Amino acid sequence: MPDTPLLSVRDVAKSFTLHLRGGLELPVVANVAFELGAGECAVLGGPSGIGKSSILRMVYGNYAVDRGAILVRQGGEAADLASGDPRLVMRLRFTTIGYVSQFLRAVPRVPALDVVAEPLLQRGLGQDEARRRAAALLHRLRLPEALFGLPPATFSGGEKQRVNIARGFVTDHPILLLDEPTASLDAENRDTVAGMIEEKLARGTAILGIFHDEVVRARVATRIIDVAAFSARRDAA
Ligand SMILES: Nc1ncnc2c1ncn2[C@@H]1O[C@H](COP(=O)(O)OP(=O)(O)OP(=O)(O)O)[C@@H](O)[C@H]1O
Repeated sequence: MPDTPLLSVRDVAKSFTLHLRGGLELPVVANVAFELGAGECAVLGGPSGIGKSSILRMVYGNYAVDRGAILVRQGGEAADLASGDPRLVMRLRFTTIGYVSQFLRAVPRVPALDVVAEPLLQRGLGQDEARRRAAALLHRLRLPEALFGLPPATFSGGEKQRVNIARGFVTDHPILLLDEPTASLDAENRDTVAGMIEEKLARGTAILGIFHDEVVRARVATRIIDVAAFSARRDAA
């Protein structure tokens, strides 16, 4: 276990309330506990529907937790993202936790280059330098230059995903969450993304991810977290 974890998930539980089914409670995970340190890539493993995406979404603050703590190291202090304070969640997303979702939520009419450059502009970088870095990443991911000036709405699934990856990788968040980033990519681009992940790890980024692609997983994972061990349904059965 790392000495000074960047992320510490403690005794987290989550169930969903199905309002359309008379408020039925659907337990998903309980007693979720793990730590993540600099330069580690922990991969959430286990069968479909076991709760991998739910854990990733709780760590990003998209899903509320029923119980437990999600401690995120910020400077010398640990902030509890599970406290439910939306301002804290927004601050941690700005400074500390990046996230690459499975699908790009493209803002209409914003060209691909600016979708990628935007997080750098928000952090005070000048427009020329932000666009230069965005273009370098898009070139590396083999997005045709003719697409840089177009909004990604009409792009193919793999093109959208490459814009999404570039946007998530262009900043230097200490913690990076990856939800199947290579799912819609061809072998060459999967290889490129695996290389980008390895570079982040070498620079000390802590990565928590879901990778169904076994080649990529075997290459980047430093540890597998078996989510079946946290299944609340097994306990309920
Ligand atoms: N917003 C939600 N409302 C109700 N149930 C949900 C919600 N999100 C997830 N679930 C349920 O929680 C369980 C875990 O789902 P989750 O997506 O976390 O699994 P997963 O391990 O990531 O699966 P997969 O590998 O198929 O993506 C599933 O039974 C799912 O139906």
